[in-house]
Amino acid sequence: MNGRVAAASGRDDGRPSRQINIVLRNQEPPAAGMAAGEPVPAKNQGRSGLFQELSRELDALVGLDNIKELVFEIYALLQVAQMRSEAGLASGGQAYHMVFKGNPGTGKTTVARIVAKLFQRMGVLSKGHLIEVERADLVGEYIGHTAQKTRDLVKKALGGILFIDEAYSLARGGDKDFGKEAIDTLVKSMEDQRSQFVLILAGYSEEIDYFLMSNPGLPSRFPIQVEFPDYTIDQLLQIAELMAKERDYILMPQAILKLKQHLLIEKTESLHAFSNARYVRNSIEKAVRAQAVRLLNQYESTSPGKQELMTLRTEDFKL
Ligand SMILES: Nc1ncnc2c1ncn2[C@@H]1O[C@H](COP(=O)(O)OP(=O)(O)OP(=O)(O)O)[C@@H](O)[C@H]1O
Repeated sequence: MNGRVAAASGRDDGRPSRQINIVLRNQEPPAAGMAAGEPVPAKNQGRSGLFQELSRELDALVGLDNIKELVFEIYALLQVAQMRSEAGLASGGQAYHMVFKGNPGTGKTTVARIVAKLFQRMGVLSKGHLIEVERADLVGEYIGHTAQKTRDLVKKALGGILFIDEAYSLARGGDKDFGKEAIDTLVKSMEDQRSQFVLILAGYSEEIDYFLMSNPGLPSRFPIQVEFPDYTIDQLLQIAELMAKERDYILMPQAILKLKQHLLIEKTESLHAFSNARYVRNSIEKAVRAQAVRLLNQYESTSPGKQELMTLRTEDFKL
């Protein structure tokens, strides 16, 4: 990232419009009275460390350029807020509740975890943990039960992020459904426990849009809305290689080709239900199991060599 930060949504259409340069403070020319080469104050080293850690975590994710820009925009905002506060200027007061729209397996939870850590390290959230819930965790079975369940989960999320997957399902049954009670309780908590937790609503793009449209009080409470696009086949293959590498495996070229052909079919045929990077993860884990069985059968009395232990072959992908 080299100290450069892109503004995520300077345009109304949400597309990146400009690049802003965030020069890390320890890269600045020496301040008056400070000689070149003089050690950087510890506080600034901390900032630089966080920036590098954040860059590393985001760079490890394939694609997601708009999301990476957004995370750095938040980072920049928090840095400047801190500097403004140190300069005695008004800072803070910004709401960070977010909507993550996208199909399954597009990285929403992964990014939410990174954001939680960023907020914790920048002092916005005290703990930086992530509580991931869905409708069944929030909605109860009788009047009053839902409000209690929802309040309990908000309590658990205090100091961190409450991440609601398939959030639109809360509006599934209309006004008579207990989901409505959960939404009302969440809205109240967002006011009562303002700045003590961040709420992220996640789910399929169209359903989330419909959900927000049918609850007019909601959209303005979520100033940050991001799209997680489906991965291209090339990105899915990059993710596959990355996942294999993380586990100390190598994919043979023919195995990559087989996976590619399979992903092409899966992606076009399963449409809505195709679970992107999660599908790839499951395929790799399945191949790892198949390889283990193959190796045990193949090497009855000896042990396979290191290279063989690492290699996933075409026949391991029983797709
Ligand atoms: N861009 C990426 N690069 C590498 N790995 C990724 C990427 N996106 C997702 N993954 C991996 O894919 C898996 C699923 O991702 P994640 O759980 O974040 O998706 P999700 O959008 O939250 O899915 P769901 O909506 O179904 O909960 C995780 O193992 C994650 O690490």
